[in-house]
Amino acid sequence: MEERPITWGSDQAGKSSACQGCPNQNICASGAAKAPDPAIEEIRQKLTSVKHKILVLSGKGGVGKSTFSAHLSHALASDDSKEVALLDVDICGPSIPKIMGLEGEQVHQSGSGWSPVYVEDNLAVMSIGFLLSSPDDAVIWRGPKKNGMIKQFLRDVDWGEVDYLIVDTPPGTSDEHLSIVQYLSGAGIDGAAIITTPQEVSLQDVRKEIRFCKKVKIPVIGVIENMSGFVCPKCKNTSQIFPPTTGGAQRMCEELNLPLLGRVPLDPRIGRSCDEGRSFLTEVPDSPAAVAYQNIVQKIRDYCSSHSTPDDPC
Ligand SMILES: Nc1ncnc2c1ncn2[C@@H]1O[C@H](COP(=O)(O)OP(=O)(O)OP(=O)(O)O)[C@@H](O)[C@H]1O
Ligand code: SF4
Repeated sequence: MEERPITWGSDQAGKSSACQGCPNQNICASGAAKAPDPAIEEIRQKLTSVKHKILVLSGKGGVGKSTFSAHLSHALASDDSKEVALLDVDICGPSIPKIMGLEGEQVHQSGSGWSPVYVEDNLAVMSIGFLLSSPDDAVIWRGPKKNGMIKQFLRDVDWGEVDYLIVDTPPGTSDEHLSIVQYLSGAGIDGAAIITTPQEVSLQDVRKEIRFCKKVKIPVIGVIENMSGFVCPKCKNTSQIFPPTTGGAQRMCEELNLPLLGRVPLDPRIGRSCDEGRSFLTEVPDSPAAVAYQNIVQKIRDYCSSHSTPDDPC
């Protein structure tokens, strides 16, 4: 079959036969071949017990997206009255099991589906990392297989009643993003939190991510500038590690009329806590980075409580 690039929103009328089997058919802006996958309805029903669904996105890899997803989950779950679920759909590079201190854990099957792994009574986690025999195993899958795994995660995991489902995604706008948007199109996504570093190379990719959100009609909750300066633990002075682009995320948010949710400074203790599978928020709660995380999480809570989940974006 002739290969052609996927073009969002372009006029590609008459190509419906080429669309057969494409995981993006129901979100594709071309309007061709919109045969909905029955799993979308199953997922919608399954997730009626989940109040808020938040995607964590980044344009670039390594900017701190999984670290943010983990700390967002920890912070939300620090309220015992809230049930929180964290889903890692970074199929090829799952780092959530390590960051959450769950390496070596396994998923179990029960009558009502796959049981997630619990960090605490009110914080459940699911990741492909739990299905690998070793954390060093490589997952080398093409799009349809990743798509199938994401479908299973959404349809077969027994989350129970959940206030917040946080979805940690891989960097960029790849198969995993298209699948998650497709399968959650019935259940509704509250919005996306987008992580960047202050560097222009990261901001450039974030602009693409924001365009992706617009195309697939996911509201952007706001942008988080991570690794934003370094606060010296001794003198408390802030050094800009990426000085040429200081304020870059702020400017980008002003241009695009999006909220800058906050700036999280570099703090080497974050890496240490993550490597040891512990929450930095409880390890060093008074640090500038922990305070920044908490302020950002509060804005996300406020967003969710004032936000009603949209209907099917298509
Ligand atoms: N504010 C910060 N200060 C210091 N280190 C940080 C900070 N945020 C994240 N890190 C560290 O940066 C590294 C990359 O973070 P993380 O794995 O969360 O990035 P990511 O965007 O999810 O990457 P990937 O693209 O691989 O999914 C990790 O070692 C993490 O501990
Ligand atoms: S369904 Fe949409 S995304 Fe998929 S091939 Fe057709 S036009 Fe492209």
